[in-house]
Amino acid sequence: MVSKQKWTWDKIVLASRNEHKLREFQALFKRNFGIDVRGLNDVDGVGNIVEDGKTFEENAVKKAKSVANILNIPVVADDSGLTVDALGGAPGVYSARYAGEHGDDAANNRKLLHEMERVVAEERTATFVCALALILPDGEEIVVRGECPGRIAFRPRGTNGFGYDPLFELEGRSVTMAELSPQEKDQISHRAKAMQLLADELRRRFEFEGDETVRILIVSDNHGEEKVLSSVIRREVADHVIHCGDFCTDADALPNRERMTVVRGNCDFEAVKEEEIWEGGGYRFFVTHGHRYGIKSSLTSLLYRAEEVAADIVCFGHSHTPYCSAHGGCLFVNPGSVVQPRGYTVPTYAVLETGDEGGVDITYYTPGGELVPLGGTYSLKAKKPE
Ligand SMILES: O=c1[nH]c(=O)c2ncn([C@@H]3O[C@H](COP(=O)(O)OP(=O)(O)OP(=O)(O)O)[C@@H](O)[C@H]3O)c2[nH]1
Ligand SMILES: [Mg+2]
Repeated sequence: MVSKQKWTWDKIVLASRNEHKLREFQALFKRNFGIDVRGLNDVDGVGNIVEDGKTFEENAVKKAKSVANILNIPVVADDSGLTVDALGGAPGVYSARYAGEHGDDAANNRKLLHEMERVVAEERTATFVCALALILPDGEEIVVRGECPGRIAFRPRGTNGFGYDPLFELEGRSVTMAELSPQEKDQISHRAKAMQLLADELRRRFEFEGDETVRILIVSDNHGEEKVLSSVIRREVADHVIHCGDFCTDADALPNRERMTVVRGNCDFEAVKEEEIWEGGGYRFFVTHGHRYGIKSSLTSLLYRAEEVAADIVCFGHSHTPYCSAHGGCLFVNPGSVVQPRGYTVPTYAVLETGDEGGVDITYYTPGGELVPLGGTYSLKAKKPE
């Protein structure tokens, strides 16, 4: 196990007076870490913060720093907005004051519709962006960014949300952000994505009170690309690493070998076992590359083998295609290839986290650390209690 720093603060401050943002942050931090979030209305001595950065990130850091300078607890700030391709990225960092007066949503929406009057449907693409900056009392900064793609509607629809939500149609769907329930917006919005990345980063760095979560990194098929593998392992700071084979390098030189379960792939000639059982987080993992079970054509043989060895979770690779699904009380996870994707657009790896109530979360990322919309939460009962 890697030793993490203990998280010692029972509350943090959001450097914002925007009540919509405050509510979303309070829900996230309470649910994830049991921490309270206070807004600027609870903090004395913070004047108006001038948002003169050229990027969302610069503004988020500036807002967080102006408050962190006078407090000795972690401070988070959000800078967000809408970028419209046909308008060269406007309103961008000026989203809140696009029509002049700060926070006049109705005037902002009117101006946006006016500017887009002559723009045809195919050219109305836009992105909601949210940058979050968290400053720790020792001065360390964590900055993340979440994006949500869509397009600008011809007229407003829906009454939920705030800001430009009634004019923002989600990519691949015919609804606007304002037609979603608050719960659904919280799952898919730019802010939700940024919040998940921030929560991930905090879990990588800190151990939280009562947090029994075990975090396991699952990778496969790096085919000799040691640097990519090392950078993913370094970033994830997982309790354990499972490598499903085709590393194609000296097995002894694999990074973090002492906390890695690794199996031999069809391209490996190393003295590494073809299959491994690893037990951790209350579950029994069966690890194989998968070529011996013909996984490219069907999972049937692997399903039988999983039953034979009483696995709760099967990790395999070989196809370079991410896959995550439960069959007969057993979860099958293929993290995809971390360098050469097939049947999927980007290279991927997976992180498995054990939850409090007998479930596991599987999250997929690109090697650059961006979230990939695969995986999910699976309720899983361990067949063999530890
Ligand atoms: O329809 C929307 N749905 C969203 O989910 C959303 N998120 C941001 N925005 C727009 O971007 C501005 C933020 O500007 P902003 O980050 O400076 O925030 P703000 O000034 O309201 O508060 P603060 O945090 O700076 O105190 C807001 O006013 C909105 O116009 C959104 N619009
Ligand atoms: Mg602002």
